[in-house]
Formats: sequence, C-alpha cells, structure tokens
Amino acid sequence: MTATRGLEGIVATTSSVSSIIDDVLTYRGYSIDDLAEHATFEEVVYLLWNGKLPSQSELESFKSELAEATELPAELLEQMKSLPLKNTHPMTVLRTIVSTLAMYDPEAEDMSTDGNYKKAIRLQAQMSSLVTAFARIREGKDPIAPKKELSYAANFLYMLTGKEPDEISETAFNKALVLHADHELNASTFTARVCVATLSDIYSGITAAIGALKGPLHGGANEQVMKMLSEIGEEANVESYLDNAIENKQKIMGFGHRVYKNGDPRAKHLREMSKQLTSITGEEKWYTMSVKIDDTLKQKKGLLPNVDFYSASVYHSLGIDHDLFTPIFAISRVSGWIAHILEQYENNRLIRPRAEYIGPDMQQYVALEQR
Ligand SMILES: CC(=O)SCCNC(=O)CCNC(=O)[C@H](O)C(C)(C)COP(=O)(O)OP(=O)(O)OC[C@H]1O[C@@H](n2cnc3c(N)ncnc32)[C@H](O)[C@@H]1OP(=O)(O)O
Ligand SMILES: O=C([O-])CC(=O)C(=O)O
Repeated sequence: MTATRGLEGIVATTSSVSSIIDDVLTYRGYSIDDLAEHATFEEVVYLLWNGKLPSQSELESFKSELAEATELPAELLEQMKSLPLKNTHPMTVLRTIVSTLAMYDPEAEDMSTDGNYKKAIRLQAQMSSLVTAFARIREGKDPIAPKKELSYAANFLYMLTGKEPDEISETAFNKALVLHADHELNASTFTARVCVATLSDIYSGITAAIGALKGPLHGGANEQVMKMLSEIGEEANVESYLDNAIENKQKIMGFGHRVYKNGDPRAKHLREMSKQLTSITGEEKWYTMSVKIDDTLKQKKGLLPNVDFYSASVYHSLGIDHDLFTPIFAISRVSGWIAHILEQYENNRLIRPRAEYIGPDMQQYVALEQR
C-alpha cells in the first residue's frame, strides 16, 4: 500500500453536482461563465440542489422559502451577545453558531428527505443572517432583520450595513456568490461528504466543512490576500516583496491550485469586478497592485491566480471587513456543500480509506516501572 500525498489525482467519488474538465468549470452541466453573467445566486442554489434551472414560478416559491427562513432565533441572538466575539475569528464564530443552530431546529435529527430539505433551506437562509448579525454585534450595533423582498445578495449587504445596496454592488456581490457556490471535490466539500457518510446529520457536515474552509490553503486565503496587499502598500513595492517571498519559499496567497494548472476560470470574472469596483471607490491601487502581482508571479514562477486572489479587492471595495471574506465564501459554498451532502445520502457508502503505515516495527510492551 503506497500513499498518494494529499490524495492528488485520486478519484474518490462520482458526482453530478459540478465538474472541472480541461479547466472548464460547470455546475450541473452549465458553464460557470454563463451562470456568472446571467444567473442570480438563488437560481444557482436551486440548480445545485435540484439538478435543473427553476421555472419562474419554481424560483419565486424557492425565494420565498428562503426569505421565510432567514430570521434567526431571538434567543440565539441574545446568546451571541454574551460571547467573546471581539477577539474571536469570524470563522470560529460561524463554525460554533452553525453547530448551535441545530439546537433550535425541530428537524435537526430528522433524516427524511423532507427533514433534510427543511434543514438545507434554513442553513442557506440563516448563514447570511448569522454573519451579518455577528459583524454588527461585535461593533455594539443591533442586528438588522432581513427584508423579504430583497435578493439574497442584496439582503446580505443590507443586513450588514443597514443600507440597501446600489445596483452595481448587488450585481457584483451576486456574481461573487455564484462563482464560489461549488467546486467539485475541494477540501471542505470532501470533509462534508466524509462526515455525513457516517450517516451523521447535515449540521455536523456543514460545521466540519466550515472548519476545513477556514484554513489559508483553502478559503482562508482570501483574507490573507488582503493582508498581503496591505503589507505591500503600493505597486512600486510589489517586485521586492515577491522576490523576498520567493527566496524564502513562502506561499503567495491567492495563487496556485491543486486542479487548475492553466488558470482558474473564475479569476477572470473577479479581476474584471475588481477593476470596475476599485475605479468606483477611487482606490484603483488595489487593482493595479493585484495585476502587477499577477503578471510578476506568472513571469517569475509560472503561478496563476485562483478564486481567492481578486475576490479580496472586490470585497474590500464593497466595504466589507477583511476578516469577513472567508465567512462570505462559506455563505455561498454552503449551497454546494448541501448539494454534495444530499448526493452522498442518496447513494451512501462509508468513506474510510487506508493509511500506509510508516511507524516503528512491532514493539515489546515494557511494564511502567521498568521504563
Ligand atoms: C478556494 C481555494 O481553496 S483556492 C486555493 C487557495 N489557497 C491559496 O491561495 C494558498 C496558496 N496556494 C497554495 O498553497 C497551493 O497552490 C495550493 C494549496 C492551493 C495547492 O497546493 P498543491 O496542489 O499541494 O501544490 P503544491 O503546494 O505542492 O505546489 C506545487 C509547487 O508550486 C509551488 N506553489 C504552489 N502554490 C504556490 C504559491 N501560492 N506560492 C508559491 N509557490 C507555490 C510550490 O511551492 C511547489 O513548488 P516546488 O515543487 O518547487 O516545491
Ligand atoms: O477546488 C479546490 O481545491 C479549491 C477551490 O478552488 C474551491 O474550493 O473553490
């Protein structure tokens, strides 16, 4: 038995949720480029969960199911106020509160198709309320109740700031949500599938997935990208910063990918959005600096940006706190996690691979007093 480090290239399951074939990403057979240009996030969630695009009436009733489930239990909000939120990373808060949400869900242990669907709707709806409520509570502000008539994207920005977003911000945020919704068997999705393959519940799978997404080699990279951009400060410092990082064999956040070796197809959309939004805010430097990093790394190391690179300057331009970037990834990706969890339940088998043992040979037990 020989192990493959990081399971690179191992095909661990079949799936019909999303595919990456020859660097082309599709959700249920629809190109990410088409979805990013034309679809609302709600349509994409419906597509991921149902395997088909909704009709107008299906979309309307799906949107109202989500809107009905958006409000958080008042008791949970009160509990959040008593937590030490100020010094806790938002992904830690999200992981903890999502797990707590199960305690308020009457269907938490109901593993029927209907029970799982109700949990799916609640999780998708409530994660957005949770992140925005947290962001306000930690600043001593009251959470803002969602407006049922707003889109998922607009509601997030409204619940965060108290102001309904303009059309450009809503469109940009919607596109970011669409681009992050699913991505084949990435680390957090695999985590979710491993968890529920024991026939554990959806909340357990999503809680585990949030933990996996948090790491900087995965979703946590977007926050680190903004940290890097801030450290570099201006375009003139890019070359020396990168030379130093390369010399010290540091990983540059937002670059490289396990699957894409010719570039991440989502990055071009985020790059365009970064250009547009930074020109509106007047902070073009985040875009020009990002482009310089992109060009320099391509030339020096052949490295290309992934989804986390330009999303940093996009979210920054939308006025979002940097430590909320990864939670935003989670409120989009929960749609994909749920689609994979439901797919796993449909044709379940326990996921239990083997390890190549590299420890000591058989040892003789020595009694405690003789050691
Ligand atoms: C949503 C997402 O999860 S997208 C990924 C987000 N993560 C990041 O942006 C973090 C930075 N990137 C990375 O750490 C990696 O590229 C990963 C984790 C994404 C992929 O990792 P792997 O497939 O294991 O590739 P691995 O780390 O083995 O890299 C292969 C080679 O490219 C180099 N490399 C890959 N990414 C980077 C990077 N970002 N910066 C510098 N060098 C890199 C490695 O040092 C290695 O070089 P070597 O062969 O000379 O040692
Ligand atoms: O697929 C991966 O390994 C990481 C990624 O890009 C994602 O989860 O969106």
